[in-house]
Amino acid sequence: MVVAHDQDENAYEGGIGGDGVIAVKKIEKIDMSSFDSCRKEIRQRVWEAASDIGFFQLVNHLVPKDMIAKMFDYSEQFFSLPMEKKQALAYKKEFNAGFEYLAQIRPSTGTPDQKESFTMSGRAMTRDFWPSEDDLPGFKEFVIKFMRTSYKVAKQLFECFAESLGFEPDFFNLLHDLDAEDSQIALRLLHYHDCTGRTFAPGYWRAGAHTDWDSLTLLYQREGQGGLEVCGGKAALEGKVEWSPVEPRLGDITVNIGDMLKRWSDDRLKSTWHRVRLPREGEYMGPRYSIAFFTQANYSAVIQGPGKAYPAITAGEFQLQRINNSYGTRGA
Ligand SMILES: O=C(O)CCC(=O)C(=O)O
Ligand SMILES: [Fe+2]
Repeated sequence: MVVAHDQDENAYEGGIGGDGVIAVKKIEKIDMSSFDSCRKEIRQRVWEAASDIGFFQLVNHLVPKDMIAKMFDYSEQFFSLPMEKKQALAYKKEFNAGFEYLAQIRPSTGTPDQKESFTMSGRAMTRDFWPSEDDLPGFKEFVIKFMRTSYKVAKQLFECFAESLGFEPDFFNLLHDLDAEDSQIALRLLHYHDCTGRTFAPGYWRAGAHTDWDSLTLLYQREGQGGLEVCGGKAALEGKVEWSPVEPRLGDITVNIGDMLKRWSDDRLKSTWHRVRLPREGEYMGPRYSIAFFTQANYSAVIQGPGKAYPAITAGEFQLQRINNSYGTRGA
């Protein structure tokens, strides 16, 4: 029997912001091309990677490489818009959507992430929360297509996790529904600024150490724009703060487990700590772009595993708590 506890991810996030030590661990690459015919093997590999380090990478999946490249092009165009046009789409906590600039302060570090980001949420998809067609022709249509294609991959993984945890195969898919009225699934474009000629005081990060508050994150990155490090697996459970770099490659999808799936699995899956460090002298100092597809459960979904390791909470309430903690008073 699982002992009930009310672990608070927000409080937990306070203690892990230091440098730690680097220990290179292998991040598994899982080939998704034969998902239908080799589902059992893939499900097994996904479970092993997810319950060990909590991070893995997908190759030969359903999102074409040229589609990812085009999403990055649009992202660069978005961030090149004048600041007042981006600020007109300022982040709204209640929708987890919009633009923020140096506004996200992780409890682990207390310093603002050195980045700007634009989040488009499933719920805001129907609202007027987009750059204009004149500024970015075709952007909205393409983002929706990109979200739908990413969602197909997320659904395959959710089926794997549902089966491994003894739920019906569509259990998580119904609870993470991109088309639901109260969907909270979100796509976030991230732009970490050019660091050429700049120096930062200790304690500053491109993204401070954190866990994601969703169920699964699908992350797209580009070659040469590294810096993502993860602290997970058995070492972390034993209290060792060891960070492993994640090699970025255009076309691969890096997947990690978030807090919601951790709760639904009664801690059998861990939400993995990760961060993005600033470049060091002698490294590539230019800008870094990444794209994250966050699968939060529907607003009204009640998060609780069969063992009731955590008190029941709606995904809407849970997300709002995590947002308030992550943006402090500076959030829009
Ligand atoms: O940019 C990255 O590589 C990671 C971003 C991230 O962890 C996040 O936005 O939650
Ligand atoms: Fe993250």
